[in-house]
Amino acid sequence: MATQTFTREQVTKNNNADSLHVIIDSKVYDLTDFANAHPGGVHVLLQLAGQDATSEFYSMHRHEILTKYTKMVIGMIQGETPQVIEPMAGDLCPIPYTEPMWLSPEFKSPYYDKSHRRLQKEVRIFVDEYVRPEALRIEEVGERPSAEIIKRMADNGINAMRLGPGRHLEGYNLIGGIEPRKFNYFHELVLNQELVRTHGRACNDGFLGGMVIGLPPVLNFCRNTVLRDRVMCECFSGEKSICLAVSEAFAGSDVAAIRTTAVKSADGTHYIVNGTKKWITNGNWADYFTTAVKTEKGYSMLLIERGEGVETEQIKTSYSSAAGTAFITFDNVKVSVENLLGQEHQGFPVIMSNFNHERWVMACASIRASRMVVEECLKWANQRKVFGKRLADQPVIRGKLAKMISLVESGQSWLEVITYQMCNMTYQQQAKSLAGPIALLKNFITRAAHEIADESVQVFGGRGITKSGMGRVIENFHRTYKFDAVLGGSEEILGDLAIRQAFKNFPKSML
Ligand code: HEM
Repeated sequence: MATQTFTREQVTKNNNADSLHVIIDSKVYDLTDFANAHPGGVHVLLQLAGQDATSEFYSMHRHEILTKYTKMVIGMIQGETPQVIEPMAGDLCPIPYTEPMWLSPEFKSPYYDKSHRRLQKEVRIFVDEYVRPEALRIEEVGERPSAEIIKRMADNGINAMRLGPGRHLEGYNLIGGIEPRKFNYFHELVLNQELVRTHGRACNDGFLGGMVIGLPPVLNFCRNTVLRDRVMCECFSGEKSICLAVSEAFAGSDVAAIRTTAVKSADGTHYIVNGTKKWITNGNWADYFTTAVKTEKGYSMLLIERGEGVETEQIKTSYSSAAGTAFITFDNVKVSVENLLGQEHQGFPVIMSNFNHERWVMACASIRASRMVVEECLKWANQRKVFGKRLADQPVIRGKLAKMISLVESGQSWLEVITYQMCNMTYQQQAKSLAGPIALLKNFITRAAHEIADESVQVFGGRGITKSGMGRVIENFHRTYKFDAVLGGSEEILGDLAIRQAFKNFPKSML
């Protein structure tokens, strides 16, 4: 950091292309060599040469830009101290409503103890330092996450923690020093909500989203324990990757319409699998495919390894290829009967068993992503000036902010109430009593995301539909929030499921 000091008077003399200085937040920047390369053009800089450009700078740029250009700082204005808070890795955002209530010092919560707070702190630092830079890179270039970041996650037990509480955590060192046996759904909620703070939607799925839904059927239903433990260890370590292959061109939410077949050999030792799968997250690079197939008398689940007859191809969707969304072809693939998950012809319970957890994970992530959009809007409304005032001084903008905040806070509160029930129920009880509430929760949260995406673009205007610069988080969210509304059961299917279940449990006496 430059230590030289200047008076404002001295800076005014550097007011042309040969010596172009500006003041931003009491720091003096020498933009002479940068001016011609400035993405906003040289003229705007010349118009402010020698002057205080703080207000103009912050109405056009994210603060993080300055952290990339510290070399241009040549000194400070005498007797002044910078006012803008420099965010550090792990920091909480001090702006109201930008963190869940339990993280604000003035509020209490019955759900979180010291271990949750410790976990939150450590995961946030981890995400700020390692995950976000990698996430932004892969979101942009459309690549799978690097082996280094997956290994780093593995070393912190994060990959195993993403499958929720259970015996699979035993023997792992968990970030935050959480004892494996004490890990509960609130720890998982914290992890999910921190990991999603990457400002990219596809990369979140790229970071082993396929494992979160593809591995549980193996852990819970693979009878060959040697195979089960091998696959589990390989996936948690990041050495191999797994995905869930259920949907097809013929079958999305309508799982029963699948056409991929598995025919058992005459000697009963293996199946021959033929068919296709579509929209499979992480499928493009997966080594294992937890696959729903049609067998002679029903549906079955098979763990298929990449090998002869398995072809995968990237599908271009509206989010980045970083998620590895694939079209998969199984062409006479030989699969051992040892790889059958659960009972033959009774695959439906296996397919369904993890849906609640998947939907709850998506709800955790989607509502946190919506909160980040609120954060962007609050900051922008504070720094952007139109018609001579801050955006926040316009009642119409305040109305939009109020609506977005209310949606986020309601979603988070409902999520926490449901998570509390999960902590006090067995997996079977959850399946029986929480399928409806979780379906409605996800439905509500993605409807809220729809409203938030729409309102936030209106707040940001042209920048909300521009991939780089101030509005990039908004643009990404608006382009990708539908993934949560469609994947893991569409809004319509989930609403219908919840109400059908409610009527199924309708007491007979209530006429
Ligand atoms: C340290 C000084 C500055 C640096 C390092 C800088 C850097 C940048 C960068 C990287 C962008 C690309 C867009 C983005 O990523 O947000 C940009 C855009 C822009 N800059 Fe600057 N800038 C500086 C000062 C200024 C000043 C003083 C103005 C005066 C108004 C200005 C006006 C603009 C404009 C108009 C754009 C286009 C942004 C848009 O339309 O959204 N910049 N600048």
